Amino acid sequence: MNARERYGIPNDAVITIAGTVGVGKSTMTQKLAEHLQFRTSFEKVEANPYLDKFYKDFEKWSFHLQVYFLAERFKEQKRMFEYGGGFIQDRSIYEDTGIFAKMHYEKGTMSPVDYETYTSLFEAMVMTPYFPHPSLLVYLEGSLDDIVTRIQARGRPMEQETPLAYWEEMHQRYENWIDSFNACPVLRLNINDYDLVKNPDSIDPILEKIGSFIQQTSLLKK
Ligand SMILES: Nc1ncnc2c1ncn2[C@@H]1O[C@H](COP(=O)(O)OP(=O)(O)O)[C@@H](O)[C@H]1O
Ligand SMILES: Nc1ncnc2c1ncn2[C@H]1C[C@H](O)[C@@H](COP(=O)(O)O)O1
Repeated sequence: MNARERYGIPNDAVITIAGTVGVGKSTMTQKLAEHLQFRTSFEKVEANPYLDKFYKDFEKWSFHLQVYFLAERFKEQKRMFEYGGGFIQDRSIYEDTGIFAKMHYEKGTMSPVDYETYTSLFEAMVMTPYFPHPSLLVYLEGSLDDIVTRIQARGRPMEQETPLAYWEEMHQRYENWIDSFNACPVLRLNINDYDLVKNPDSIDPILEKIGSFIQQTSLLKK
């Protein structure tokens, strides 16, 4: 019996992993996909033509970067749909607007007109009955200190050079955002409750939780 059968996870599930920068989404995406033999959809950080410039000058590049991310995630959404699901996705499309674009607009590093253009594009593309929402959003949470330690250890210079206040603001926004998120079912995991790096077996209880959560939410839909 494979892991999908063992934990009752449907072959066409799309599980998206959400959480602030550095919390462990990519690591979780990789491990879940390996165990479930699902395809992955990763953010391609190195190939992003705006990210480095954005960290150097938020005001100048915020809009370009958001449009780029939206296009990339939408293409990925299409790819997942064309395969008929069976994916683990590293970061949801909802975080782009609910966290990043909103934060830059409210902090004054994205102009009102750019924000309005971006939001109307996002709504036209995503907030429609034709857009398939994920089966489940797994939300990773942890303390700001632990997350900043991971960002520093990972060592992307653009992130290491970014002031702590940026990560603090984002951390707070994520907590507020997830409390009111309702586009799909949410399973919250605290990063202190597992360690996929030192203890690979800590994935088993997570798979079990995902399976029973998906089953419960699909029963509720019936
Ligand atoms: N459970 C864990 N314990 C310790 N370090 C971890 C764990 N999961 C991820 N990391 C490390 O934290 C850093 C950020 O993880 P990553 O998966 O890239 O986060 P994200 O995709 O959310 O930005 C990486 O250096 C990764 O190796
Ligand atoms: N929508 C976004 N706006 C600004 N920056 C973003 C957005 N989505 C991702 N990012 C940044 C944050 C990190 O520096 C990299 C990769 O994210 P990670 O959480 O490490 O996977 O892209």
